[in-house]
Amino acid sequence: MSKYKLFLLRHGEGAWNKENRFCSWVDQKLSENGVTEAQDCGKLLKEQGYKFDIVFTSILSRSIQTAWLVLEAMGLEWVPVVKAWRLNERHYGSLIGLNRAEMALLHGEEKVKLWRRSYDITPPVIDESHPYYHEIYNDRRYTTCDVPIEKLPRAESLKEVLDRLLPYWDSTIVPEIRKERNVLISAHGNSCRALLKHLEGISDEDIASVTLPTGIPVLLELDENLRSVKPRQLLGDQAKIQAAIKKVEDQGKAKVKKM
Ligand SMILES: O=C(OP(=O)(O)O)[C@H](O)COP(=O)(O)O
Repeated sequence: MSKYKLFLLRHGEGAWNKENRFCSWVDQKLSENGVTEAQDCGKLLKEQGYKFDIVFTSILSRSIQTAWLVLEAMGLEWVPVVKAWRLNERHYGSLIGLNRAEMALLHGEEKVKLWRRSYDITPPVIDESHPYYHEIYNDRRYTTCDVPIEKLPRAESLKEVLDRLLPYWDSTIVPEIRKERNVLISAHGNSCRALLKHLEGISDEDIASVTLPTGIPVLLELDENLRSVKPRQLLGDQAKIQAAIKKVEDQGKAKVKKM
């Protein structure tokens, strides 16, 4: 029986979503379109009568900015926004910054699909020679985490995302849900997929075909044990949502650059 409702949200489009680059722990702001997506998401939730008591985000700006825009559109600016690195996007290791279509040309679409969607394959780790290494690990936000910087990930599989996210889910988010607070988690494609896998009991194989578009609220209905009891609902125009999912899936296709 459905006891609790929970919303997951992949932030609105960021600059690197648009450029088809693995963004991950690089802190990109929302694109103009991403701002509109977040505002539209807030308007839709308000129209449908939903309210939030608390919002959880990662410590990456695109998820925080999305939460703010959603709350503003709902007239709920006063609602607390709680941030944690454990909701950050999956750490894509040395793939960070690279263009998916170019990677597909170089390594093949199958390899890119494995990197993006397999459950337990960790991409190559980022090291100090990587162009974004220092930008990430010299960022002051990572001195505020509950693990020291040197222990933070250098690359993660989806399984490793779930391993670092679950303790936070159990210790911090679940108690709010059990208090019957209306919770929104504004996070990322893969941190939301990892949580979905856990809540819906999706197999290691089947999670590969779960894709989340940006800026679309995902409604989950959970039972007493915080397990999903109904198919997830992606709210909004279903044709547009399907087209947006296909667009994300197609990001891993090899495209020859126009001369
Ligand atoms: O930063 C990312 O996700 P986000 O836009 O949800 O934060 C990743 O680059 C998503 O890449 P993917 O769709 O290839 O897993």
